[in-house]
Amino acid sequence: MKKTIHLKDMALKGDIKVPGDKSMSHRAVIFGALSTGKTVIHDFLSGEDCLRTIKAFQQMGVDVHQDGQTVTIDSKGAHYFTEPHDTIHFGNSGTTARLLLGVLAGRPFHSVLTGDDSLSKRPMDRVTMPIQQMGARTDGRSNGRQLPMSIRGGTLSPIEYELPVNSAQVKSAVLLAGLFANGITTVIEPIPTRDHTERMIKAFGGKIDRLNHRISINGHQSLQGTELSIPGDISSASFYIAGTLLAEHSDITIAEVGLNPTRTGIIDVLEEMGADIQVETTKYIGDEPVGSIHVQSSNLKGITISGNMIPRVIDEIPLLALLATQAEGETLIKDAKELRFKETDRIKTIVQVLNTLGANVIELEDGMKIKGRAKLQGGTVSSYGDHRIGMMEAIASLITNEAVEIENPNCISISYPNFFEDLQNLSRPL
Ligand SMILES: O=C(O)C1=C[C@@H](OP(=O)(O)O)[C@@H](O)[C@H](O)C1
Ligand SMILES: C=C(OP(=O)(O)O)C(=O)O
Repeated sequence: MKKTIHLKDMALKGDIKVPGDKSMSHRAVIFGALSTGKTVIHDFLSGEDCLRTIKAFQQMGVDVHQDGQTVTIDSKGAHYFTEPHDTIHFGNSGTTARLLLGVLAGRPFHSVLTGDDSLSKRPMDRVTMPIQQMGARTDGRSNGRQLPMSIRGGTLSPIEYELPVNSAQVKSAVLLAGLFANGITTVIEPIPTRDHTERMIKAFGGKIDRLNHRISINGHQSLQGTELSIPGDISSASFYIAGTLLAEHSDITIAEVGLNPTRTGIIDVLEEMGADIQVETTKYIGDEPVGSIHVQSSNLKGITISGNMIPRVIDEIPLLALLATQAEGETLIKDAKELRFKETDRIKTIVQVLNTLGANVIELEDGMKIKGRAKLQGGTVSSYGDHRIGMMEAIASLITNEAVEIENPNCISISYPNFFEDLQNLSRPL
C-alpha cells in the first residue's frame, strides 16, 4: 500500500484539537486496572498501541470496555488478575511491553508475551534486569533480551535502581513493579524523563515521592478508580507545528494539548531556532498542565540539540531533523543514541528518508548533522513501518518540488488514526 501526498502551494491554517496523549492513555488503562472500582477515561487515544494495552488487561480477566474515545474499566484490583490463556501480543507498542512487564512482575502467574517484527527487535533487558532483581522470573529470545518472552511474577522485594538508560518506560516499569514489593522502591533518574506515571498515580489515590533525582514508591497501596480526561498529545501536535513553520502564510492554534514540562522540549527547541510560537496554560487535568499552542510560519536557524534536552524531544526528533533541513546554517543532534531502539533505528531512517528527498544529512553514532536550506525534491520513501517517520514524510510534502509517495502509510494508525484527514482539513490553497 502507498499514499501519494503533495501539499506544496498549501498553507496550514485554522484551529485543531489533536487526539489524546498516547503515554497518558496507556497509563490511565494500567492504573484503572490496578485500582478497585470504576474508572472512566475520556478522550482516550484509540490508536493501535493503546488498544494493545486494553487487550492485555482483558486477557487477564479485567472488565475493560472501549466505546470510541471513552474507556470504562471495572476492576477489583490487581489481586484478581487471572493467568492469560493465550499469548499476550503487544503489537508495535514498546510502552505496552515495558510497562506491562512491570505489572506482570508482581502477579504470581505465567504469561507468554510477543510483539510484531519491530518490537521483537527492541531491547527488553532494560526492564527484565531490574524486575529480576526484584524477584520476577523471565526468559526470552536472544538470551532473554527480546520478545517472545515469558514471565512468572510473584512477591517482589523493593530495590533502589539507577536508570542506566534515560527511559520513562524503564522508570515506569520499575515503579509499577514497586507497587507489588514489600517496602519502598526507589528509582534514580540522572536526567528527567516524562513523568506521567508519577503524576497519574496520584489521581488514583496513590502516593509517590520525588526528591531531586530520586523517585520513591511504597508497595501494596490501595488505588481507587476515578474519572479522568486525557489531554491532546503534544507529540501529535508537533506534526502540525512543524508543517506550519515550514509552509508560507501558515497560522494555526492547537487547543487542549498536554503541556507537561517533561514533554514541551519541542517548544523550547523551536523558540531557540527562532520559531514564532506562543504557549498558554489554561487549566490542569489532574496534575497535568493543559493549554493551547499558537504558531506561525517562521524562518529558522540551525542549533545544537543535546544532553538533558534529548528525553524532552525524543519522539519529535524526526520532525526537528526535517525542520533543520530548512533552517539557516547547520543543526547538530547528539546524545540521542536511544533513537536507535525505537520502532526503527530512527537515526538511520531519518537520514535515509531526508537524503532521499534531497537533503544533506550525515549520520553520527548518537545523532546526525543536518545542513540547512536544502531544496527537497520529493520521491518515494518508506515509512519503514514507523508511524512517526510516515507522518514526518507527509509533512515534508509541504515543501517538496514533487509529490512524496509514502510506502506503508498504514502504520500511522499506531498513534494517529485520522492523521491524513486532520492534515487535509488544516490545508488551504495559498
Ligand atoms: O513512557 C512512555 O510513554 C514513552 C517513553 C519514551 O520511550 P523511552 O522511555 O523508551 O525513551 C517514548 O519514546 C515513547 O513514545 C513513550
Ligand atoms: C517510541 C514510541 O513508542 P513506543 O516505544 O511505545 O513503541 C513512539 O511513539 O514514538
